[in-house]
Amino acid sequence: MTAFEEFGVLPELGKAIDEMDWTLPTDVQAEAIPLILGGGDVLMAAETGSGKTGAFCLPILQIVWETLKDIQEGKTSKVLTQTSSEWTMSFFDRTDALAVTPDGLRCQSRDQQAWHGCRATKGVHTKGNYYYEATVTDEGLCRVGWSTQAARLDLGTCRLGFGFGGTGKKSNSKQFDDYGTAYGKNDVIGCLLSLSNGEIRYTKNGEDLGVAFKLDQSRRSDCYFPAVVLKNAEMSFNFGSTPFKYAPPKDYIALCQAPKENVKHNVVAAGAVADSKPVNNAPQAIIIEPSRELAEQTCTQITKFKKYLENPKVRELLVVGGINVKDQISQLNAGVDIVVGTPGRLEDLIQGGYLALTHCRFFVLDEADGLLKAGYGDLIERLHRQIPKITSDGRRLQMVVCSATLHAFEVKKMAEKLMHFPTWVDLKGEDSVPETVHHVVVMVDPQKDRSWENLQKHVQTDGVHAKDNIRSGNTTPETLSEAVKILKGEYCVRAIREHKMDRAIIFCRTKLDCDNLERYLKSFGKEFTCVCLHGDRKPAERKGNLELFKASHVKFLICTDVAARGIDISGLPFMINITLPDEKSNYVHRIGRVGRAERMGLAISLVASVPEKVWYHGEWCSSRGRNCWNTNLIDDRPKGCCMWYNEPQYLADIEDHLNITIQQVEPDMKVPCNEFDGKVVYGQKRQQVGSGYQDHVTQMAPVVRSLQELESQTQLYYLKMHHNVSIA
Ligand SMILES: Nc1ncnc2c1ncn2[C@@H]1O[C@H](COP(=O)(O)OP(=O)(O)OP(=O)(O)O)[C@@H](O)[C@H]1O
Repeated sequence: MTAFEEFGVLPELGKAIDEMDWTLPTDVQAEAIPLILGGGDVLMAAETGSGKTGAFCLPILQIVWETLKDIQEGKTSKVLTQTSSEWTMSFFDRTDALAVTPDGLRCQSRDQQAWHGCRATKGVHTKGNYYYEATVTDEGLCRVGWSTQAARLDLGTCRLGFGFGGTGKKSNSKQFDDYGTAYGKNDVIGCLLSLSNGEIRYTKNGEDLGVAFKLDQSRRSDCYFPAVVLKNAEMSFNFGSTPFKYAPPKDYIALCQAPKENVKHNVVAAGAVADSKPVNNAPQAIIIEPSRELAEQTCTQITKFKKYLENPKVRELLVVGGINVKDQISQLNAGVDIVVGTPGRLEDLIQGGYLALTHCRFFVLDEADGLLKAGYGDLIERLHRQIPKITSDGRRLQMVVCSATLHAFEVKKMAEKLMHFPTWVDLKGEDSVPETVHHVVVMVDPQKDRSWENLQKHVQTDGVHAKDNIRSGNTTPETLSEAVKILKGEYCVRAIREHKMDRAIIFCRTKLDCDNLERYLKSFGKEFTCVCLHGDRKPAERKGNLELFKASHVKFLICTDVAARGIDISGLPFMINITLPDEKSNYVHRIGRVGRAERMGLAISLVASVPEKVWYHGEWCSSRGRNCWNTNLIDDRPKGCCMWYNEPQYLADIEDHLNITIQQVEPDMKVPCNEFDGKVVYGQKRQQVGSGYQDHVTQMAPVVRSLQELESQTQLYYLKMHHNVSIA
């Protein structure tokens, strides 16, 4: 049995993993795989290169395959309708951002701005006096009581809903009146409905607060359901299936004892369950990635994992721009189980009705903070709203969210709103850089290093200073800025030569900078073969260029932040930042292209000591940069497309965010190796540290063996003691 199988992974998947030489799960995989297999929502925050892709692809693939198998074998027994004998809060008759625990006895809403409500699965009518208890289990605002099926879920804001709120107010038809006393965490609210007397009253920790509402004669024949509305709060419910904390008053009975003829089921139950019959264009999993390259990489990972999963076969599909949409539609129509895609194309296909969300059971946001920062928050919410929250076999929709930089406010806000009691798999508790990445900074100071004044050949600069008076000997900000651009080209070449780099990824700030650097490196002939990857290159060229680099046919990949996240190039030893990224989290992602899967990597960032004037084409720029030479500043009138880039400030922000001081090295690019023991070979695993997966297994083997022996002895003793079985 492989180590992965011990975590509950199918042997067929275990076999494929074994072939990939993954001996042990990484830490994040060990934590996240069982959680996802167990049906939970997971927020996965772990360093770059720590194996997050496998951590969500493996369990998803497994559950998707098991579901297909169940359908193939005609097993539909797991269907959950919530119309059985139990009294619970409804999974269906609730607002989106309110979560209900699988047992249906606890509700939670983490939205701080709005109220979210829910009704029970059953209600009572005609006659009788009924009681249930609601306990406040967390700080926040609650209102609890009774409502009819037609009432708004925002309890107490229409004439059919009757609530008692934590601020000591009763409410009906939006009228809030003083009633009882305020209540909060740990208080137990008894909700009483007397259909015989036509009244609703409450108790607080057993104390009767008196009649709250008198029901109109005309409303007495309605069916009343327990109901709650919460704002960033949590309440648990007891309808009488376990002993009450405070016994109901005389003449009242527990709701769960209501006679059958006085009970009605909530009609909002069945409609919201996903259909159980498979539909070709309705996949079970939607995985959203921020870039084409990353989507393709994740899809390839799934293809590799599923190699031995047979009968039925799982069908994955890549849905990204640049691929013929007609082909994608015909593939969707032919049947697909897992879709991996970028937001734009996914939404086009969904809104066009070509891709249905009705059978989706996994909604995955890879690089979630990147997706939110790129403005896809609304799209994510829109899609989430369209996915049924309960699958046809009674499982809850699972959401998995991951990134190396998940500690962002917008991620937490989204998780609170959309996720269901998510578990954080957070190994460090903050954004951090893996120990395998040696990252250093080189200051580019054109006042100290004046070599830029008399270079015969240098990189073509971005033309920001084309109209400025740039002269050697001159120290205007414009001249120094132009000097920085020239020096950065030189320092890049120097770094490559000093470290004998034969494979490196080089990040520039703009597409134009990438093109200029590509031309410059190519001017050295075979010494610096390179390709470019950025948004202005055609999809086929991007794909081809990445493949050339991955296959080591060229030495350097020059790119913008489009390749900052997720791209996995095995054993990549070096990375150069020509300019620090505008977005500080992208520093972590960029340098995380090296030092992956326990291999060592060196990341060198060039940082200008003086301000550099750069292009910044915002939405106000009609051509978004194409042939735009408006060198006015963005704050000028009329507004321009340039800004002064203050790199020392960006560096300070990054250091502050990561809570570290990044080591500085001299412009000769020599990196002291004492800290890294001098034995490091970038691109290789660190030697003699005993943490290699292979070594680890060898080291652990004897301990595991003796644990196994102890375990079987314990079991034998147990059998002997309790069942009188003799031990041989
Ligand atoms: N259990 C394992 N054993 C050995 N190698 C592994 C294991 N899990 C993942 N890897 C390898 O580690 C590398 C990084 O994995 P992956 O791309 O999933 O990282 P990540 O955490 O998603 O990184 P990023 O945050 O940069 O996207 C890949 O090359 C992958 O094949």
